Amino acid sequence: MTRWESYLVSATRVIDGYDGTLPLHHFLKQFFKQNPQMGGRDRRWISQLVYAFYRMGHLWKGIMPVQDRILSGLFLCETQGNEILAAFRPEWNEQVSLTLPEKLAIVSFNGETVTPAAIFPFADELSAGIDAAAFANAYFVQPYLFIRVRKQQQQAVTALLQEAGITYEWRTDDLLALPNGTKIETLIPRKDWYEIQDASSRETGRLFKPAAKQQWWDCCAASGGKSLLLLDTAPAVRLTVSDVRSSILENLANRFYAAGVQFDERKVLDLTQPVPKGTFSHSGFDGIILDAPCSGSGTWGRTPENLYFFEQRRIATFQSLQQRIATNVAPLLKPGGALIYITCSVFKQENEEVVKYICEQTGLQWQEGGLIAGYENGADTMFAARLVK
Ligand SMILES: C[S@@+](CC[C@H](N)C(=O)[O-])C[C@H]1O[C@@H](n2cnc3c(N)ncnc32)[C@H](O)[C@@H]1O
Repeated sequence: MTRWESYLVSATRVIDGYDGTLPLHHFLKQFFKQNPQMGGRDRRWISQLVYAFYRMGHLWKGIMPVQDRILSGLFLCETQGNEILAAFRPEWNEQVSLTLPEKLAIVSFNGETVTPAAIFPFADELSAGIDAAAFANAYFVQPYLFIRVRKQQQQAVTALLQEAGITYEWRTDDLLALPNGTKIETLIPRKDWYEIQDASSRETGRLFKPAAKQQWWDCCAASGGKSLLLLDTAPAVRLTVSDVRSSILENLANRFYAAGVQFDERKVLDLTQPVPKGTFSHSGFDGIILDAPCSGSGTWGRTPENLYFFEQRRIATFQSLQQRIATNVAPLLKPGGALIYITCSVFKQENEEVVKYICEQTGLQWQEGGLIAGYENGADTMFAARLVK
């Protein structure tokens, strides 16, 4: 068997054994641990082939043979020729640098050509403003790695990237787009110089508009991406953080320590339940960030396995969770305060429909914000709305 044949066989073994329960990168890690004879190059190739398969989304899912699907995905995702295509689809290898629409017209199966609805079959569920075809086709383009660089360190970071010969693009004065897979931790050893943060996630911060000394609450804080963004914009804000998972708040504490910033209060709270009186040391908040648990469908360009395994009925479960959390936190807003409702979902049921529900149930008003169409520029797609009391 040639090296290239054995890569295809290994990728097929991974795909056959994977049921979507674990994140794909964890599953691959386990697979490589069980196959220590595979070196770095083998691992890179096999991972690339497996991801190419999942980037096809629901296209001919379950009917196209796995190896054909891998090769079709590889042809659509790559822009330069490579040994695998040269070995198994030499005619495609010649055409690999065509535009994506040109390549989509070439790939076919059983006489059918590619349609966006076959890749992403949930188009009817999309939030207003999403171009379903452009969104589906974006699955074949790997999103960038974005880092938000702290103000005083922008020159130093640029110098390190130039020295290492990494291509980079400043998208705003503090946001850098880098090729996916850039080993940023090794390139920039100082953890307090930057945060890994997607461009759309950075964009949500424009709705915060905090004032010094205000009391804010990041109520689904996870490891603190939005909290750090808030404190970098307004260091004098008094911040409470909470999450249902205490372990993730440990990660947040470590991240805050590395960044040299502090929160006021930390709580483990299940916000599907009303917040008990006396939970906080003060009476209410000027701002609440609700970065809600969601389908994550706006980030599936990074984790295409989630698109492959997604079942539409799960959207309603997320919606009801979001509604419960929002109606439990809204009463803790001070008059004039703002609730920033955020998801990384592309589904209207989790986005505008939840915002309408919050407004109806709590009397808050949708002041500004909405869809952040990251798929247009190599970023995640998110939704962020500022609601005021
Ligand atoms: C989208 S993540 C938040 C990401 C975070 N804000 C950031 O920027 O890194 C949603 C968080 O909601 C938390 N969560 C889920 N169910 C919850 C509940 N019932 N009450 C409180 N938090 C919950 C999850 O543990 C998860 O950390």
